[in-house]
Amino acid sequence: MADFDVIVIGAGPGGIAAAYGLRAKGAKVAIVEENLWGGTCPNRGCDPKKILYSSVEAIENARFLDNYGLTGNLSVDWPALMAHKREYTSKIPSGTKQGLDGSEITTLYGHAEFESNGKLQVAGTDYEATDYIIATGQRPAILPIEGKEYFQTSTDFLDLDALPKSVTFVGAGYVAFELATIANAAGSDVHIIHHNDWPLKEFDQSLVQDLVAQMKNQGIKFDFNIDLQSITKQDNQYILKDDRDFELKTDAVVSTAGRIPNIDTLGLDKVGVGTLKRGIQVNHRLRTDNSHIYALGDVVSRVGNEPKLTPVASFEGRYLANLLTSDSSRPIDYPTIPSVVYAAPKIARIGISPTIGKGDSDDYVVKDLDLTNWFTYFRLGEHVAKTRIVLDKQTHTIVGAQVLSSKADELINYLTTLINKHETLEQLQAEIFAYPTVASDLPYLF
Ligand SMILES: Cc1cc2nc3c(=O)[nH]c(=O)nc-3n(C[C@H](O)[C@H](O)[C@H](O)COP(=O)(O)OP(=O)(O)OC[C@H]3O[C@@H](n4cnc5c(N)ncnc54)[C@H](O)[C@@H]3O)c2cc1C
Ligand SMILES: NC(=O)c1ccc[n+]([C@@H]2O[C@H](COP(=O)([O-])OP(=O)(O)OC[C@H]3O[C@@H](n4cnc5c(N)ncnc54)[C@H](O)[C@@H]3O)[C@@H](O)[C@H]2O)c1
Repeated sequence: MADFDVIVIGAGPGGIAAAYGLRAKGAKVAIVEENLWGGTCPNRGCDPKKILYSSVEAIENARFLDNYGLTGNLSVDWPALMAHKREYTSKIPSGTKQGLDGSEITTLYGHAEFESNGKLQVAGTDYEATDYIIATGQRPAILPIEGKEYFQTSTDFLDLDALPKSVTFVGAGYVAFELATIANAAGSDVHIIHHNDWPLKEFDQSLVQDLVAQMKNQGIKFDFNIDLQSITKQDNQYILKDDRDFELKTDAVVSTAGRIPNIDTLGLDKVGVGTLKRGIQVNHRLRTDNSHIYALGDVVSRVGNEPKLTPVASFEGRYLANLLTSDSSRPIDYPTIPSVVYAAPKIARIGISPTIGKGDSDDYVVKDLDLTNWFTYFRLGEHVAKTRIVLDKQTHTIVGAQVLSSKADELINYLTTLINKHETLEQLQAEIFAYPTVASDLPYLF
């Protein structure tokens, strides 16, 4: 007799969703965590980032109205802001564990590793389950250059006691844009260094250029086409150099060049689980090469390359809970997934990209709109607000969108519903939205 029906390895949003879903169906479940209960998102990712970002939003909104009668200068008291963040994060691990214990999910603390006999060892004890779910997430990649020991990570930045006078982010993806926006609004002198001139590569580059221009106006410096080679320490500062004539002095340097899946110390070779560059190899049912081992969340190399985000990990957790407790063997079927970068302004995307839309003009039409003078944005004094909407020519439904504005997170969620429900303009016009709001703008985007 196995000790459990299912053991879940990793208590982040994905593993937790799976554990609760399995328990609700009556399964005997254990979940293993080696670090903070709750995982990346609430402890060192989405949530602490968005708490620090609250100040950015407030300062931005006030700055927009500078010329329209709002007076006075706002500034960030970093220790007080950090205390606000810690008030939230300090309760996450204990609250998460209490919730699991209270639902009769067995919690095991320690590093989990498979053994050659197929069992799972945690803190020196062997456990056996009918099925296993690997949900171990990712960790920040540290660029392998001379002086790499001086790099800090997003985890360090989100818990800094004091904000450095200057900070440099190396790599220009989601994490760099978001943390740079926070550091800059809080008063630091910020640089972003990138090895090419293609930042935020998943996003429409014409809108990314608008975003970069706005960030430059706010004082953030971009150093593109710089292949960083070394970091040396001089007194309390760091000197960053490439192999040509680039040199920059900074008080802190953060590696924001991507994240790597936590697969190296799980003993996967002992149980025949294969991996790819982006993580654990799975099929359309999230099953690995071993028929009793599944994987979900950030640690997975997804068949369709869906983005590595919290709601995607939770979606997979709920899918696996159902798969393992019912007769259903249907493959996972993802809806179209939005993503947002919380910079100032925000940039968001979903579905078919305008670039593809433009190329394939038989099927799609791309509608570019400058919304800066629309009432929603004019009222706020916003500097730039734009959308690029991709419409299916035949059905005249929205199939893709990219948005740049302070309301991009709200708008992209409305567009997500329209896309996933294949709503037409006529169906949308059958509804009445509160006016004037982001939602009441929707019919004019078609
Ligand atoms: C700075 C930052 C900001 C982000 N912002 C957003 C955002 O705004 N929106 C969004 O949707 N996503 C965001 N993300 C991504 C989001 O955090 C992840 O997609 C999400 O946490 C993935 O969940 P997961 O359950 O797959 O993995 P994780 O949350 O990483 O959880 C995995 C858990 O497994 C544990 N573990 C690993 N190995 C073992 C082992 N061998 N034994 C036991 N336990 C183990 C880890 O300690 C960890 O707790 C952000 C990420 C970062 C870094
Ligand atoms: N708002 C959100 O939803 C959010 C926020 C943060 C993170 N995330 C998730 O976390 C993931 C990781 O984010 P990230 O920003 O760490 O990675 P990323 O993949 O978004 O960006 C990494 C960047 O580093 C660059 N890079 C790679 N090698 C480099 C080198 N040698 N020198 C300089 N630059 C280099 C890449 O070209 C890329 O632009 C995201 O893809 C996303 O899934 C989501």
